[in-house]
Amino acid sequence: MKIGYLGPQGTFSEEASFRYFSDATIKRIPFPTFLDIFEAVQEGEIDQGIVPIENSIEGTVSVVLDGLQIYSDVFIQGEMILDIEQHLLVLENVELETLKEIWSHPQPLAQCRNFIRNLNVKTRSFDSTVAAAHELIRSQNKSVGVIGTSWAAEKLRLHMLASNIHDFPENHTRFVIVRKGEYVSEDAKKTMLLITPSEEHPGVLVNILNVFSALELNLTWLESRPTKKRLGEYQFFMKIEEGLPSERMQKAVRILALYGHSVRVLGSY
Ligand SMILES: O=C(O)C(=O)C[C@]1(C(=O)O)C=C[C@@H](O)C=C1
Repeated sequence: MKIGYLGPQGTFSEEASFRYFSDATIKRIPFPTFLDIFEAVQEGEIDQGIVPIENSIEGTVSVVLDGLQIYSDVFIQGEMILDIEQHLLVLENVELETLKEIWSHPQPLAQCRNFIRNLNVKTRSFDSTVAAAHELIRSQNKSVGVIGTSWAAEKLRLHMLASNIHDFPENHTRFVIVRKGEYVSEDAKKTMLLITPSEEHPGVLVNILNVFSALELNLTWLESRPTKKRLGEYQFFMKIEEGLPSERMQKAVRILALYGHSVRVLGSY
């Protein structure tokens, strides 16, 4: 089985793939961006992909929601939570005072925003933490620090100038496992939905939320993304702590459809 992850080797995404897929026959394939993973899943080039969807400090990884919006044959078949530790990596003999720039993926840059602000340096975004580390090694730039994993420090022989630099002690990222084709597990405990309201009118979100509340369905995640058609028009991503096969969930989906809302089941696992 082929699994796609955000490469190159040594990213948090690769670590998540090792935690979730323990089978030794799994072939892990690195991709440069999250949307490349979605595309490869949709094209059938890989069987599954693992992508981060939200972080406890920085919140939603919006490009992953866009992937779910755009690639309509791609569904969620599971999730896992990874503890995240961010470290400051530099070349040999570099001091904190000499740093002028910090490089990383946008998510780690945001998870360490206060730390970076105190350094009074510029930031530069890369496709992944490890892509930033490779560029540091290539450029041999002693005024640059990279935020990344302890794997990168060890394997790429970078010096760890500061450890656990994320702004809040609790730092966890939720990853979802995506595949081609609808996925509803019989003993599912969670459901992810993408709801497009029938039309914009006052109270439309309350109308949707009331359906879940009336059926005592526990909503644990709600995120809105623009439809990208008109300013102020949104779609809602929701996570419900109940499997789709349950009577209550079936009822909720039926009622939402009766109200004219479009409901796409992104997966139930
Ligand atoms: O750059 C990496 O190492 C990644 O795997 C990406 C990523 C992310 O996009 O959120 C994954 C988990 C962490 O939250 C930080 C970075």
